[in-house]
Amino acid sequence: MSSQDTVRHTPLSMDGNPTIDERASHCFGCGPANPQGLHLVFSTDTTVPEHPAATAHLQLDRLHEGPPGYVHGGIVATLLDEAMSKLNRPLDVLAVTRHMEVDYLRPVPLFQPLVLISRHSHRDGRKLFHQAEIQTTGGAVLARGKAVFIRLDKAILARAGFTQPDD
Ligand SMILES: CCCCCCCCCCCC(=O)SCCNC(=O)CCNC(=O)[C@H](O)C(C)(C)COP(=O)(O)OP(=O)(O)OC[C@H]1O[C@@H](n2cnc3c(N)ncnc32)[C@H](O)[C@@H]1OP(=O)(O)O
Repeated sequence: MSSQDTVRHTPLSMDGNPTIDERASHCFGCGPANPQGLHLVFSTDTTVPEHPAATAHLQLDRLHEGPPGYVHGGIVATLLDEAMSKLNRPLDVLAVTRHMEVDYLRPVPLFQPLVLISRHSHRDGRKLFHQAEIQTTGGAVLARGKAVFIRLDKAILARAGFTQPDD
């Protein structure tokens, strides 16, 4: 019988002072240790430091199917959310999604290479405004997302054993 794996998600897991990457190793979007995760790998572009961008190349299969032959809408949202979350590190901020909008423009195909791109738009205090797209390799936009991420305050982070990098 299997037991629930909660190791990375409890205060006790702070023993040994794991890094944030170690604690996020089971993230469904990018965690390398999640056997059922998407294992997305992003590269970030900070050429324009005030508008960092992130890009991942991916291809999905039957596990992620919604309509026959196409990616499930919830997975589409997950991809966009994950891509936008990757903008927080180059901005030196720990933040979570507060609000997200998704435009499902075209069905997103399974079994074909896709490009996931995000870019930081602007900041208003603790609110970070990000955008993301899922594109074909030819540049056709299949889905588009916009989100508000909230920079976490000290009290929330302290409970998880972290401080903001920019504090
Ligand atoms: C250890 C960590 C590692 C961090 C590691 C992060 C891993 C990321 C993983 C991928 C990303 C995710 O899926 S993250 C997981 C999904 N997200 C979550 O679970 C977050 C759940 N929500 C929360 O916990 C809470 O809402 C907080 C902490 C984010 C904020 O709570 P709060 O302080 O009470 O504030 P709240 O009233 O909710 O509103 C925040 C601000 O957003 C504004 N706001 C709300 N909707 C909108 C909107 N449509 N457009 C503009 N602004 C909006 C409000 O007006 C307000 O502005 P103003 O009054 O400030 O002006």
